[in-house]
Amino acid sequence: MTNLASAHDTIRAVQWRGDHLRLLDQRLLPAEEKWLDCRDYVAVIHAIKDLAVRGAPAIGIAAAWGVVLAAQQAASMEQALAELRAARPTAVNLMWALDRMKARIAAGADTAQLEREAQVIQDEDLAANHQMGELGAALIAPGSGVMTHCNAGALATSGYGTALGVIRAGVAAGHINQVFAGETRPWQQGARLTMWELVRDGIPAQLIADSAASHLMKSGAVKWVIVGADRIAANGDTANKIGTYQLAIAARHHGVKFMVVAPSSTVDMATASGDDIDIELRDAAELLSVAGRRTVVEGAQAWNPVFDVTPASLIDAIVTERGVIEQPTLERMRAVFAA
Ligand SMILES: CSC[C@H]1O[C@H](OP(=O)(O)O)[C@H](O)[C@@H]1O
Repeated sequence: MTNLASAHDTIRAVQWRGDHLRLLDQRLLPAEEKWLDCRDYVAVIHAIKDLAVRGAPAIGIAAAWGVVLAAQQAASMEQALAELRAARPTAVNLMWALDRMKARIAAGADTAQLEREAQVIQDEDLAANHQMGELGAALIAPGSGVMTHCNAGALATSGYGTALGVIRAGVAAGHINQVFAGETRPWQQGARLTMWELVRDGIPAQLIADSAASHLMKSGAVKWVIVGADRIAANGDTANKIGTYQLAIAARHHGVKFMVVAPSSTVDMATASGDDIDIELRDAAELLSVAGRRTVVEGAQAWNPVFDVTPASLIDAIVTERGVIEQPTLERMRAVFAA
């Protein structure tokens, strides 16, 4: 267990090794810390599709390294870019990272230059997380309790985290004295991943059932709900893990503030509103079983959207590395992210 002083030395779940990409397999945490070595871009696609690597920024970073692997393999770059882009539909960081790599290829970049670009993308994300941590923590009154949903931590990024970056910075600054993490069914990113990160950092945290969130807010124990994002539309509507929308509704009802923390690579000014965001539907089997054990009668059906959209009107602050957008609107988003 690390102490708080070293909390910034968080896990690096995406590691470039010169001729392969090393990924901490998030399907196995917390039971097993097992690494996956991707030696070609197709392996990276499978890792993204199967959630071995997940989290909007981490997906973009892994895809950028997938492009480098494609170049090293002398694969068709057009085909590699297209197949990587199709790995998952909602997190715009995937498309943003691939567009950056595509632009370098169009400019004639060789493999070494593509490798440098992927490293810049990864390094920029880590710097952004630390900047957002400070900006978000400053919004939180000392001695506050907060809750978070899913995993927007070091595992979902280059390290440190977005929502968990604010929580790490807030705890270190004495602004946050209690963290509640929602389990986040069905894939349990909160129970399996966020709790693993917070316990490793020695941060006081309690797991709650997703269904306990409104009851917790009613108790007055939390002042902020702090979440990550997968795609923020031009008007501030935000796609994030399924269950985020109902947390925002409950937060507004109980006078709890709602914070979205995401780097500018998650902002999509080309998408007008949340109505236009493609919400990923995953295999019903993920809902019909827990830890690989079926929990629902054979023959039962399930509907498994894994993201939802929180309207900007329910968001009190969007924290990015470029600054904080309070009470987000199209005009306020444009002031920071010129269309
Ligand atoms: C810091 S972005 C994390 C974001 O990604 C998660 O989705 P998934 O685990 O399916 O990749 C979730 O929406 C988190 O908020």
